[in-house]
Amino acid sequence: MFEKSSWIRLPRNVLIGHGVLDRAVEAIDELHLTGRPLIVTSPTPREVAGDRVIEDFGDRGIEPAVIVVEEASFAAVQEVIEAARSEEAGYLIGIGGGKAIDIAKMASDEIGTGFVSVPTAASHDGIVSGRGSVPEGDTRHSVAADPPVAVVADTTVLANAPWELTTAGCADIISNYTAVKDWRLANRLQNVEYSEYSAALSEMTAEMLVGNADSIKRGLEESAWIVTKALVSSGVAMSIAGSSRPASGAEHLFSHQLDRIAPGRALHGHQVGVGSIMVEYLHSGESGRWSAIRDALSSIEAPTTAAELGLDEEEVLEALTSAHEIRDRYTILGNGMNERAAREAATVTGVI
Ligand SMILES: NC(=O)c1ccc[n+]([C@@H]2O[C@H](COP(=O)([O-])OP(=O)(O)OC[C@H]3O[C@@H](n4cnc5c(N)ncnc54)[C@H](O)[C@@H]3O)[C@@H](O)[C@H]2O)c1
Ligand SMILES: O=P(O)(O)OC[C@@H](O)CO
Ligand SMILES: [Zn+2]
Repeated sequence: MFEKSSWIRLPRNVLIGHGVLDRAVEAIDELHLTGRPLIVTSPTPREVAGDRVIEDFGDRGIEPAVIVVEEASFAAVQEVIEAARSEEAGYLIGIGGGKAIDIAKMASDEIGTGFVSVPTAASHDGIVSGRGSVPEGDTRHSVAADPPVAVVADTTVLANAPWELTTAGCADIISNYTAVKDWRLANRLQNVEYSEYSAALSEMTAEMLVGNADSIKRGLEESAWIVTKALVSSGVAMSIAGSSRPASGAEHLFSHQLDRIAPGRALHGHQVGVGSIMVEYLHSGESGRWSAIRDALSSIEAPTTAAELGLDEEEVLEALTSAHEIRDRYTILGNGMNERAAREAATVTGVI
């Protein structure tokens, strides 16, 4: 008997391009959301985009509530939930990098309101996904949440963000190669639920980004366009899968461990990129495609070594050997790597 079913949640309005921030309020208005908006942002994103959105609401006679957050934590999510309740917010707008957007996403999910994503950095694929990612103690929660009802990604703002944030977004997409390999492996070995459509979309997104690498250059607004479209596509792959599996495998486990071992040292996307070089080596061996991943990262000026991430050898080895413990996600790491194997993988690939 056929008993399968799936529920794919996607954003309704996705605006990407030059100057679209000026149309943010129009895009929100179209959704017929009710009540007062609560803007969740952090200091710089407020300056580069938040104040303009607040002003545009003001021109329509609406005064949004605003909360400025500094870190991604469950405490920050709770603070936003309380602000939303006390301000009687009808919906939330996350304006910023991954942290502000994750907090807005998770708070709105908890209180059952819609949420609009206004990324100010094309730094990773959480800008459009239905997942929130927050560390807690020794573990990392990738929490299911509703995806944004709308995404407004202004390439003028994104192109003016520090270049590293854009290369981090590229690296997050390039890591889809190894994430999909891990997903297929987990499906074969552990019957993990798998979607060929989602996997194909995720891989194609990485292919297209690498194929356009020549147009991804500092100072070019087109770069922000290419990367943001890829981030949206990767987010859609996660929505189809109903999990972050198409975009998060062992390279993400490595990065999540680094967030604990060396917090704030490097950007999420840069860490997963370097992780992806080593994870590809584990999948395909010394003559495998790890060097193609490394070259793709180099070509867009993303880090490929521990030193470029600001890490020492020991930190990389600790993250590699403990990555399998951070979350219940089967990958090529299996029950874990010993230190000798970790050192070999990191050395052969030139990461250390
Ligand atoms: N939900 C998901 O699926 C998902 C995916 C990947 C990462 N994440 C989470 O996102 C966070 C990482 O996101 P991030 O790399 O964007 O870091 P971030 O949100 O900390 O932003 C990095 C810095 O860039 C600044 N910034 C943002 N836009 C700017 C601009 N236009 N000009 C100048 N500065 C700007 C921010 O203020 C911040 O200081 C982590 O908490 C990670 O766990 C979530
Ligand atoms: O579920 P996680 O591992 O947080 O991954 C989400 C996102 O970073 C994938 O690119
Ligand atoms: Zn990621």
